[in-house]
Amino acid sequence: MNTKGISIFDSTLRDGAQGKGISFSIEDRLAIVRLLDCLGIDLIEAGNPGSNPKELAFFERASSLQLQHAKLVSFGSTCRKGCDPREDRNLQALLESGTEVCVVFGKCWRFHVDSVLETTEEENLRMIRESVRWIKENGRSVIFDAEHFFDGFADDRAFAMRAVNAAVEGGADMVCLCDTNGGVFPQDAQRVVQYVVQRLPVPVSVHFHDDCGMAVANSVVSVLAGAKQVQGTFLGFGERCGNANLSAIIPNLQIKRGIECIPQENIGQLTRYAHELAAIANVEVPSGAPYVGSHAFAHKAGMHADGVIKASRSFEHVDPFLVGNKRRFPTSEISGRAVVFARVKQILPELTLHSAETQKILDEIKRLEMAGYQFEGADASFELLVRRQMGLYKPYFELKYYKIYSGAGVGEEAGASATVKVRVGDEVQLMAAEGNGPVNALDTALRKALGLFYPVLNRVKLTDYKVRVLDGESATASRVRVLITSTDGSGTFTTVGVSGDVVDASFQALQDSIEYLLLKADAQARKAEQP
Ligand SMILES: CC(=O)SCCNC(=O)CCNC(=O)[C@H](O)C(C)(C)COP(=O)(O)OP(=O)(O)OC[C@H]1O[C@@H](n2cnc3c(N)ncnc32)[C@H](O)[C@@H]1OP(=O)(O)O
Ligand SMILES: CC(=O)C(=O)O
Repeated sequence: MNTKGISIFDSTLRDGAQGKGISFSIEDRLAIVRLLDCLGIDLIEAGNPGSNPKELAFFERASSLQLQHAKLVSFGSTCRKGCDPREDRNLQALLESGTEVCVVFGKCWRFHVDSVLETTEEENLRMIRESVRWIKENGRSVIFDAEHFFDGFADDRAFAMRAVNAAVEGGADMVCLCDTNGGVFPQDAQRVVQYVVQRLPVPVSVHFHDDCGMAVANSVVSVLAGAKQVQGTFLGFGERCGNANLSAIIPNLQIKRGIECIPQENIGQLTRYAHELAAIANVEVPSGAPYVGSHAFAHKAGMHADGVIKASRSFEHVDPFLVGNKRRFPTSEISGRAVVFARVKQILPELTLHSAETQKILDEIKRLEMAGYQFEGADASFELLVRRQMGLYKPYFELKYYKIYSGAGVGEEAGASATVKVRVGDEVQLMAAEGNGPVNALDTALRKALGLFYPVLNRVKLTDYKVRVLDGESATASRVRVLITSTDGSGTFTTVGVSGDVVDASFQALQDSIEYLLLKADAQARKAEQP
């Protein structure tokens, strides 16, 4: 526990790795330990050494890490029924892991003792007491994870309390009350934690699963009820619906309640750490994640955006800057002038909120969104739209035509080919290319043709291609929206196209991506020429 009285215990590498689709290599695990240590997490449950040799090998590697703040923790069950702890392989592995702190978990619900362990209460109490004592005798600190404590308490309070008291008798330094099935509600969590805190002579920790979407709330009320430690996973990864999400719990406690969880200077880095951890796990931070998601401070509704622009507190519970996030104003058909203006003035600083041009741009956005376009994420198409509406845009090329040939083939000959004819100034260029599909062939032919005039295009790569059917009920007559994300190595940008023909929608998005890149390259060149 840290000196502030509340410690944060991260189980991303243990309970988080029990989440479906989550898998960490040894290098990933080491990177996560370093990251959580830098963030100022107190305890990192890094694995279950009794599970398999890979887990034990990880602890050996991790022992050479020079951690600034955190302690590593190993996790395992009590001894098996009828077994002497000194002979138990899981407990042996806990000791071999070499961690100063060990978590030992044991059963606290009579139903589990009867139906899963298939043993007596006396034997369960012995397993808990003797296992904890054995680990303590080997000089380690022990947190006893009271598995199914809340369900056990609701079912038979005295039984559940005898189980945690057995851990205390064995010498446990802390008892962690677990909502293993994730079904507890906040009022019950608060009441039960308060009851246990008043009766146990050791500090109480809590561990909630998110099966009812209550894990963050349960953790917060437990701390208010006297818990001295919260267990969770930094991005909420975990078995089934996940574990209590520390990236929400930490700012809730620290910013809203003044209870320090991590060093104050790191709270402003929370968003960056969340995204770095997600990148290691090869997932995206959910856009709607509280505090750290990219939509956490995105104001799409016109009236909200207007309010936030006038006074950010009007629609924000905290300043995004406090957690290192930022305010966003996605543009869409439900935008009003204020939000369009906030973006337009970055492109055309001379416009005003009430100018006729601002309204004209807004009307055009609404018309196009009605037709299926989506400018919310398509930043580059948005900028081109503004410039086109203002008559400030001269296209870099003119398409004469494109033709696609696709058909059956074998091996490398399968796929598609495309020809494009474009005009740049007075010159006309015809170009052909093959691709693994019609859009790929068209993209390649277009870039090859235009690359002769604009070599900067050789730096561009498509990084994402999304197709969405807009009116599914029309089956093959549906319109589609294509969103393309491209990069020129220095940044990414997204463009949009809509049509009844997927190749045509893709062409529109490709055309915008090329036009936008050329516009950007021209602006950079002009800037470089300035004295
Ligand atoms: C709530 C939690 O998240 S607890 C953590 C759960 N995590 C995991 O299970 C992941 C890692 N687990 C593993 O690698 C394996 O399950 C191992 C190596 C630990 C054990 O493997 P095995 O010995 O093959 O047993 P298995 O996985 O089938 O587990 C069932 C056994 O564990 C026993 N067991 C379950 N919980 C406990 C407990 N709290 N204390 C003691 N024994 C327990 C069961 O009674 C059963 O024993 P039995 O076969 O004598 O009836
Ligand atoms: C120990 C643990 O992970 C649980 O009970 O959920």
